[in-house]
Amino acid sequence: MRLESYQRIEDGRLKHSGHDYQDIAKTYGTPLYIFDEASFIERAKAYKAAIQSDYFETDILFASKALLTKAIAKLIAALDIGQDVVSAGEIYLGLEAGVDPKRMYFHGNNKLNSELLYAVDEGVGTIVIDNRQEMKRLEEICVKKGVNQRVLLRVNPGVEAHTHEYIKTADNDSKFGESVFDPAIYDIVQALSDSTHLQFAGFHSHIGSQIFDEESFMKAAEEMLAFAAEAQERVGMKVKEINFGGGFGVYYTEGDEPFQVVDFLPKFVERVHEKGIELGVNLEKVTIEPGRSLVNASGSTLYQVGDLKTTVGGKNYLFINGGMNDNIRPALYQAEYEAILTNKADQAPTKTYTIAGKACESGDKIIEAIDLPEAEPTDYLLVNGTGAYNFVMASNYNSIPVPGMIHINGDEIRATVAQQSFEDMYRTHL
Ligand SMILES: Cc1ncc(COP(=O)(O)O)c(C=O)c1O
Ligand SMILES: N[C@@H](CCCC[NH3+])C(=O)O
Repeated sequence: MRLESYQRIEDGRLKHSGHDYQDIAKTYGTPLYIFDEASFIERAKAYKAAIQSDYFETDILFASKALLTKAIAKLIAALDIGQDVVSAGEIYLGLEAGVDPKRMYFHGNNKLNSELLYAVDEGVGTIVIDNRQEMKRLEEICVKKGVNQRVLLRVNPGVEAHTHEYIKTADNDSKFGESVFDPAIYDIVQALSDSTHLQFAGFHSHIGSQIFDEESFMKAAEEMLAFAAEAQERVGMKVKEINFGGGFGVYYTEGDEPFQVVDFLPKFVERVHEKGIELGVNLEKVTIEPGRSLVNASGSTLYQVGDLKTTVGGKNYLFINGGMNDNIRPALYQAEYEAILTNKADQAPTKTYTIAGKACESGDKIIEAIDLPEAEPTDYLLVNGTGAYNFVMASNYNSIPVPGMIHINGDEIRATVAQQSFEDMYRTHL
């Protein structure tokens, strides 16, 4: 397994900032989500600095769908970055943790009326309108309340990005946004521009997730600017902001070669500026909303090894005390991960294992094939790269509680999410 900067092997055991994973397991139990706060803070600050520009105001909006706990939301507030939210629940937790609602961007298709009302009432700064019906629903709400709401329109630039079918978001048949190729698109823009209660500031696009080529982002930005120029021309409005979405790819396994976001952002900002000048689009604000790339490498999941079994077909199963409940991504997207036996960290691999969970589902596997040293029950297995879309996608299938989470910041460890109890799981049952 490729180690992160905060991981070292000492005396044959893997440690996180000097903390032995075995001691962590004994204190906090397993399965356990572990989040390296120090590397997250460093990355968020580096992103913020890298997108700074003299040409326009910029903001990093953390796509909190990737990882949201009260502790994470408090960090967002402290780091002075914005929050991309996609439900009333995400708004609620952000507010609870002290995130400034003005720094929130509310996304999503089919936002419920109750959610739009909640967002307007709580002063969410920008609502990203997903489609024409939502525009009408939001306008009615704002008229009724007599408020003026800042909005962007999500459009689909139709840029093909190479990623898994299920996490693509910008092709012509996408459920998200309105297509720039729709003949009615400028009527929608006109209606927004004419609206008395929607303060139309510009556009949003997001081309997909786990994207490795810088050029897709550059191309999408150019398409968006060209569309903005056309909209300005046809509708006679000024496009003040474009939010270019998230989607930067990260390392999971060998062969994944992500680009350095901090090196990319200054080039991106420059390209947006130059193309903007060429097309006559003088943006006042440029925003991006990375999720995965900000948190994934800071997260890992610690399990204990249970039974081991070799099938008659010759497959060596290593069962862990978690699985698809805490990490649905392999089952859902054929996602791949790396792992290590933390207490045998310097031993050479001798066997190929299939890491499987304990749920009643044959697809409940975390890793299809991995070479490890001879494993024994009670060993500890650590899976890296689980910071994004693991905890937030956890389920109670088979009435298995969602694991707890700890944050590590150098010498300091603190529990930030308690493991769910059976009472928590069934608290709402009448
Ligand atoms: C609108 C929007 N913004 C931001 C993100 C975050 O994407 P990622 O976690 O890949 O950076 C997503 C998820 O794909 C999204 O749909
Ligand atoms: N949940 C997905 C990404 C969805 C991106 C949000 N639009 C994943 O785990 O990769």
